[in-house]
Amino acid sequence: MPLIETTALGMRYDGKVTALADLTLDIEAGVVGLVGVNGAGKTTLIKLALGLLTPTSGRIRVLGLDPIADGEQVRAKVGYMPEHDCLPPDMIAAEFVTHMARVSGLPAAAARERASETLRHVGLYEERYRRIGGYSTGMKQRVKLAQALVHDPELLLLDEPTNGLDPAGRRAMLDLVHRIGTEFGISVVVCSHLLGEIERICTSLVAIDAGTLLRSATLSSMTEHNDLLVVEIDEGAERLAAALTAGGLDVRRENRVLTVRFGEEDGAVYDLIRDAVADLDLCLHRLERQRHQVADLFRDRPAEEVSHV
Ligand SMILES: Nc1ncnc2c1ncn2[C@@H]1O[C@H](COP(=O)(O)OP(=O)(O)OP(=O)(O)O)[C@@H](O)[C@H]1O
Repeated sequence: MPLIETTALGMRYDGKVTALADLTLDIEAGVVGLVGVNGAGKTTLIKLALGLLTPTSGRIRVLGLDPIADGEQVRAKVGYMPEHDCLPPDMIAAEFVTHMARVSGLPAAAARERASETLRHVGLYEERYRRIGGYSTGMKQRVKLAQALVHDPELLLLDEPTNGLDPAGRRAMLDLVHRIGTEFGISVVVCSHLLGEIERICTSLVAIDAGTLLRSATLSSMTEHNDLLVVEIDEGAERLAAALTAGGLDVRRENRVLTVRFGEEDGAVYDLIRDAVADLDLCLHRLERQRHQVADLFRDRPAEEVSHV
């Protein structure tokens, strides 16, 4: 069952601002990056998934549930870490996270236990009896994460969890998110406007732009080899290109770099290139299969109507 499934989902604020338009996608289990520039519609999608907003058109299902009609079940199964600061400064962290566990339906003793455990997971165990108002930004982000995790959800929705953090804090937060996804087996949808930052922790990425789907795919499919060989030589690229073309290969040249198309089982192409380089007495710098770059695939891509992650 997809984590989140939308069909022709649309959201207009005040009948004027279109935040999402005709969005159809399936987000499957894993650590999923929801990427898009500021204003792309990420937060709106998360709020629709939580039942905090009602779609103006289309439909959305979360873990197979309708977030509006089945709101209570959705809240029991989903944890949410909002983007902006929303913590009570005068409460101590342990009390706050315990309170959030109670709100999610845990009995008092279990809520206290779970709160301590969760604060330990996010690295705040030693500091758990301090007032939240005295915490650093990184610690506040961890409290927000702890309250989202405390009721042991199936799905965690994190809205820009690295907001306001310095580079070391961002890395630490992303490592924590990755651990939650891999060690705890909780699926995570993590929103970010920084593709480069979250791609390393995600199993798949969904990119939205101006409320529409730009692309969605698994990371492995994005970074897999394609069917091009890259050949880089010191000088003589033009002669090498001519020799390889004469040998029947499909060759493109850009300055010192040639790209040669080849089939999956086409080991002979390597031999042809090696022999041509030797015959022409050239100096070979690089011979390797080309890999897709994730960022390239999100650049200038036509929208896909339906995509399965
Ligand atoms: N309550 C609201 N009323 C009117 N317009 C809104 C409201 N909330 C969001 N919008 C608009 O909807 C569009 C999508 O906003 P949204 O917050 O979902 O984007 P986002 O990708 O999460 O960006 P950010 O990371 O900056 O929050 C934007 O044009 C935004 O200005």
